Amino acid sequence: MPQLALAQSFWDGYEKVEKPVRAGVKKAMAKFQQLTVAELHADKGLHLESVENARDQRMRTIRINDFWRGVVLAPGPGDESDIFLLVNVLPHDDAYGWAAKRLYSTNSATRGLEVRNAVAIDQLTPLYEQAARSAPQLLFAKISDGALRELGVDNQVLRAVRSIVDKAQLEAFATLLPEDQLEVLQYLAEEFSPEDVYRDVVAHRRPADAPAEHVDNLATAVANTPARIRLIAGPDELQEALDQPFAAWRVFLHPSQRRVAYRTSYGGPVQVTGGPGTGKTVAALHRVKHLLSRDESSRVLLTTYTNALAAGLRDSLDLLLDGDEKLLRRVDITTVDAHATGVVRAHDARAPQPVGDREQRHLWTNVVRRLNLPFTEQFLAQEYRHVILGQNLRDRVSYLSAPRRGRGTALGPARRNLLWDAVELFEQSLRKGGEITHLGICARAADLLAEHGPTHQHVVVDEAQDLHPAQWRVLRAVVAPGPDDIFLTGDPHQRIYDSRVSLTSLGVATAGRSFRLRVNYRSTEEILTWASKLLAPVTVDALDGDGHDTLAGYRSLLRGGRPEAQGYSSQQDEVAALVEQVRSWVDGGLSASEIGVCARFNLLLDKAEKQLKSSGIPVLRVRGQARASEPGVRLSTMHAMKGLEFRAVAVLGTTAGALPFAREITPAEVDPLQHEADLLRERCLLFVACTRAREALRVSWSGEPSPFVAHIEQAGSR
Ligand SMILES: Nc1ncnc2c1ncn2[C@@H]1O[C@H](COP(=O)(O)OP(=O)(O)OP(=O)(O)O)[C@@H](O)[C@H]1O
Repeated sequence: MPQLALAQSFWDGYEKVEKPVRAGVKKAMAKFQQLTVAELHADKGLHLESVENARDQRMRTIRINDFWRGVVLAPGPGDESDIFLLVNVLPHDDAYGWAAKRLYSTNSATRGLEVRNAVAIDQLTPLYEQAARSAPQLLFAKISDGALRELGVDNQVLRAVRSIVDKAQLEAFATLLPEDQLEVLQYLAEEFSPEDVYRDVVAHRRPADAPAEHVDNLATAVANTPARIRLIAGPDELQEALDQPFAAWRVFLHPSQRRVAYRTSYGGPVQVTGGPGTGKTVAALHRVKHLLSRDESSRVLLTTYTNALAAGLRDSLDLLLDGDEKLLRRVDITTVDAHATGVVRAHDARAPQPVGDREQRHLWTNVVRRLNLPFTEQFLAQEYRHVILGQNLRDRVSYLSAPRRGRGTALGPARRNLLWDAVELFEQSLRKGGEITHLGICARAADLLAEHGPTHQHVVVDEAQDLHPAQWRVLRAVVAPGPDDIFLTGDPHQRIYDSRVSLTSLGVATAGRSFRLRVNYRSTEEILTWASKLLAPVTVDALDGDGHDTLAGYRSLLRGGRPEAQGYSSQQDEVAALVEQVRSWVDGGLSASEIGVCARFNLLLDKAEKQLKSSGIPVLRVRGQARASEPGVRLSTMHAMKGLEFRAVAVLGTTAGALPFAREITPAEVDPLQHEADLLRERCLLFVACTRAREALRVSWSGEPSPFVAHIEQAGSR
């Protein structure tokens, strides 16, 4: 029997077809596993036939039913491979048109199989060449033909490359060019050197044992392309692949994701960063799978920032591990705070109750009043969080000599003494009430873990950018330092809580084990470009606290409409326009649950909810992950949007008064550094909200727009 493989492009079509067509696909596919090659060719029902005028002589189509055909790539003449690759499912005429234009080839550098629209490239190139003659500069002028060939660029693509004047034109070519070659060009366009591109892109795809001269063999090329092609081992696997709701991320990892997730072992903590939607969570989940497979007795702690996100991770891991209870039992999935509380309670069932932010603020206000202090409650709370809990300072003497990194006002010994008096009174008040802060619980848990020893073999941390040093100390104490102890993923551009860390000083040194993901799988390039402009005016500290982070090379493979930014004269008009927008998204084929609406405050969400409901649109208020099966447009605060995604997102109320929200901003005269940090946090919050959108993004305000959006070109007023 021949081998069968399914290309990622096949799923794009398969996902969209109705059930009876799917049944037809399954039936046809099963034949590839039951019949010999000769029998396949002879089978009347399958009707395996070549495609007239095809650019690729290996193209075949098969009959699914009277209306639908599958497109299949077969080995060419002289190719001994015994494999068929299903690449698409399309209506009859489209299938022939699609197949005739496509050319599959083996990349000379990566040795992977890639596909191009050869006809469209041939048609476009002469037009672009003409325009290029009068262009002041060409995008790839500095890169020699030799360097491009080394990176796998072939003749047809090279000619096209020499006609490209700018990034916009490269993007216009994007859907036509062969995948690996396109990726190489995108990195070069971002000014990565050919050597870097070889190291970061080509070397990771090229098989270690690739012969110097490549022989065109379909089976080998397919085996070299795990990021885009799935080999099907037998009937059971075929059944499973076609029956499960298809989650591409389970199967097709980008080489950069696969590299970080499935490296056999790391010498110590590993850090994976990347912009929103680059598959960090996916990489973390695959790492958990890998770690579980390595040692049958190991336990993994998988943490994230909120309970809702933890619930989402649980569902995803269940899917990735095929519901294997034995494996799932070896993973604890929780937030750091919940885990710390569990550790403390396990030792002392009567441990104090955690208090929320509001109550803490209230306590600090009392402290200021009772001691008649020259500080605001905000200043004290920040000093306590960043300096005292941040460095785990337990007594006055340590505090008096502690560095105050990140704080923008000097405190002499007399003032520090006063401040410590305040801390003592604050902690005393908590104790009296049988209470403790969340970070206090973390500190206690870290002590207990240090005393009693590690509980897990591996810790995997998602959304690592928002963890406080006290939380890191818990994680550090959960595992013994050593190989594969900590694997963390995060994006410092999405830091929306006020945490500053130096990971190295907390015993989580990732130097030499830091990786970056750059391909966004969630949002269109248009959404990314718009959202990235929000952060353009600022620099962002690196995840480990050492230097800065950047979104260089961050890009999407998806294309779509431009985001809309729109101002209104009143909130009422803004909400009315939202209702219209939601209606038009629904009319355009989106289900209500695929739409997310968010705002900085619940008050505006209340208004939106009322208006949507009275227009007959179902609504669901979410505090995190809502089950896909629950109907209704999701309404959420910006903070609760973290980690979620929707096909369409409306961000409401981006006004000057809400973003930045004055109450959350420390006045510059109180602490200039904290002032800047607060502003950045608010900016990141808007960035997080906007990058939840997959296909459509709409940002609106009434009255004066937020300064964060005002400078972006589309901002206009009605
Ligand atoms: N290799 C892949 N193939 C297909 N889809 C993928 C792949 N990797 C990630 N995705 C999809 O891209 C989206 C974003 O992935 P994920 O949530 O892991 O990104 P993230 O980097 O953690 O995002 P954020 O930081 O914004 O929360 C998800 O819908 C995920 O299923």
